[in-house]
Amino acid sequence: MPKLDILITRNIPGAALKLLRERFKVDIWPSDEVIPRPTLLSKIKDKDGVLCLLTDQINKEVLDKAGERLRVVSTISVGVDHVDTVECTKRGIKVGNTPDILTAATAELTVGLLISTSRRIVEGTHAARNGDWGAWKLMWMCGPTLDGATVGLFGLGRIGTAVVQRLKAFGVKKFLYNTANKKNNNFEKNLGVQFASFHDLLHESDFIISCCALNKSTAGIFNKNAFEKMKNSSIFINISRGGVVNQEDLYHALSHNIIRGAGIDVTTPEPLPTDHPLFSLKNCVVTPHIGSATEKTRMEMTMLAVQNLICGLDGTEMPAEYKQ
Ligand SMILES: O=CC(=O)O
Repeated sequence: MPKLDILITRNIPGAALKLLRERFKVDIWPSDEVIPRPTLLSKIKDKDGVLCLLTDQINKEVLDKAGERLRVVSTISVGVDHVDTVECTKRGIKVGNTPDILTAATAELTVGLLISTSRRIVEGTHAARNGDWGAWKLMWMCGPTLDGATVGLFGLGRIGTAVVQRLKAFGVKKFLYNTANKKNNNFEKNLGVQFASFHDLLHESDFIISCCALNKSTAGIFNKNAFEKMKNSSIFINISRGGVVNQEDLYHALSHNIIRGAGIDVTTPEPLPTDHPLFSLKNCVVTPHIGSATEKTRMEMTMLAVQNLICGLDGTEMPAEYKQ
């Protein structure tokens, strides 16, 4: 039987590529940079499957170009906001993603952002390097503490849950949560978190963490209105998608002491241009979308996406099929 045709939109580790080459006729964009859109649109034609990244918009245009043979879209990411999953379902195309295996790494980075923002680690490092580190001063470089604080989670899925589990060791007094699915009694019982309306979550939390999926109801939800409801002393963390935040409003809130600080791993666009105003702020820590960036996690994500593609094309159960 002739081998099925697949497209890989980026360089992937050798072991993963070998597995795919054994089974499929592989067309790969052999680069660590994003595949140019025209190249994606021409290479996808007549492919049976595609292994892609979160930087590739797999929308109707791509699906149309692919034609009727396309049966599996496997993304090396947990987020699927770059894939038109509704259109895929309509066309009988299976979508695979990489949940669970990146939960610990992303929760770890979230804790890192909470601490580096509240304890001003980046600002302090710059001050030390720049010669602004004078004699030990009582109130210099102080910040808020998680100990005794109220932490609010917007989105309480796998990653939010793992963040709560880790933060318990820091003496957090109260965890509030708000999710698109509203109140979930199991969370409350098993995790020790309390449901709060979005308003109350913003109003009562000392630390607010966005760990929701990006969709129609969350796009731009952290805007002027939301920041104005937060405490002036609050710290905002975003590890979900840049699209949940209105960045101009965030800049305004940070530069006018409406909130105290922010730690963001995701922005719009990515990369965030180096002359973006957010980079000029001492109270904003920006990391370059590295939530899942441990070697182990990225390797496991690749392997899971490879297995999703193989099983999807074999017609067997995908280890992680994304279901609407
Ligand atoms: O943001 C990272 C992912 O969706 O895996």
